[in-house]
Amino acid sequence: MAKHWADFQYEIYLNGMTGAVPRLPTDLTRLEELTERRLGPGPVGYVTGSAGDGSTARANRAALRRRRIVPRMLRDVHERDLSVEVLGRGLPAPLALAPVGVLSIMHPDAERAAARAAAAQGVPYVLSSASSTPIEQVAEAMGDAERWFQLYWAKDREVTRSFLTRAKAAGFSVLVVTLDTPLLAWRPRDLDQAYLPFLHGVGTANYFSDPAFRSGLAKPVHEDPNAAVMHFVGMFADPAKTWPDLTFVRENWDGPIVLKGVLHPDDARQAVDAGMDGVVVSNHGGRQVAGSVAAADALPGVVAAVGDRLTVLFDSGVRTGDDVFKALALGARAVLVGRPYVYGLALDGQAGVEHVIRCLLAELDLTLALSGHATPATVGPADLMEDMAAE
Ligand SMILES: Cc1cc2nc3c(=O)[nH]c(=O)nc-3n(C[C@H](O)[C@H](O)[C@H](O)COP(=O)(O)O)c2cc1C
Ligand SMILES: CCCCCCC(=O)C(=O)O
Repeated sequence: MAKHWADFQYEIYLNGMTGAVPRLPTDLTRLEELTERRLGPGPVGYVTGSAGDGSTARANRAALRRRRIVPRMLRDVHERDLSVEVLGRGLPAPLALAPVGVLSIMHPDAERAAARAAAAQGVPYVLSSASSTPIEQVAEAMGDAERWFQLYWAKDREVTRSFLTRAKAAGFSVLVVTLDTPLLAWRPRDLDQAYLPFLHGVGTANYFSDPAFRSGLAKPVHEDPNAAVMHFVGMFADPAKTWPDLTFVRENWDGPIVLKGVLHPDDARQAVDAGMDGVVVSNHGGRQVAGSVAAADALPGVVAAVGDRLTVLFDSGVRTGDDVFKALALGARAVLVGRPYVYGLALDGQAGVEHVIRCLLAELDLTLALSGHATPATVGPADLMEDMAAE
């Protein structure tokens, strides 16, 4: 029998018999406010903030909330199985931790803690190339757990090649290439404080550990750290890239490649033509194009455009188990979660990230069961209706 994630519910109640209650709220939408109180203004603005006036991030939430589940009754759901196959991998549930850079500004254990939490719960961890911990050290913390690598496509091909080689050697199996950040967006919460972690030398350790990156420096990092940081800023992404450039990535990665940040059906079709394996329908959690379409509103169009030719993943705005259910119903194969696990990390390290994963999956398990589904496979558009008046 597959694991019932919902058992976490009774584990909590039983622990309560000895007076223990969860250290963090089980309504994950409350974590942001707690994090606002815990972290300093720079880091908190960076993680909670988004592009422009924040309307894209709000639209992400609204697009999920507007869709309401229509539960079905009297279907046998006593044995449930949340496992799914994604890109040829069997996952215990349709969830992965999204790539988030610079985790050292949230918690000293940074990416290692997030990766260990994902490994402990069996969900894939997507390591950001802008991580504050070198690739190899994160891999070591994870044992043989499922790990994916996110690429910011550096201007210098040798740096990109070096990252891909290191990630492959460290056992990362799926490559996630982020397309929506060729430039950093207009982010008022960071601008008003003149705070970007990378310019304070924080979070660049993965680049600094890279031999190809270091070979481009006139002096060693410790002799001129500012020059090294500026070299990173100039290198991290390249707004000149076009679709044919993906050939280079394809030639240098022999596992599945997923393009992150796809919202337009025609871009999804181009991903098929470019020989890609999947896309993440995402607007970067509302952090890039201010005023962009909500990710959940873009999802059905992308799914319709590519059918079974690509694996469609989803992120941006997921905060609850029912949000995951809704993304599955709109056609996503699995969901990536971003800020909620970062808040868990900021508030309680590895345990906080595990708490977030367990809450999301327990709530998803219950939402499935209470809506008449024993597996994600049976969930579809007919399970949803739109309520334009929903708060
Ligand atoms: C602080 C922060 C840093 C991020 N860093 C990266 C990154 O390095 N690479 C990347 O592809 N996406 C990055 N993202 C975007 C996430 O992968 C993901 O798309 C987004 O957080 C999903 O939205 P959500 O936070 O509403 O769940 C970052 C997001 C946040 C909040
Ligand atoms: C100048 C480097 C910016 C890296 C962007 C990290 C990210 O994806 C985000 O902040 O969002």
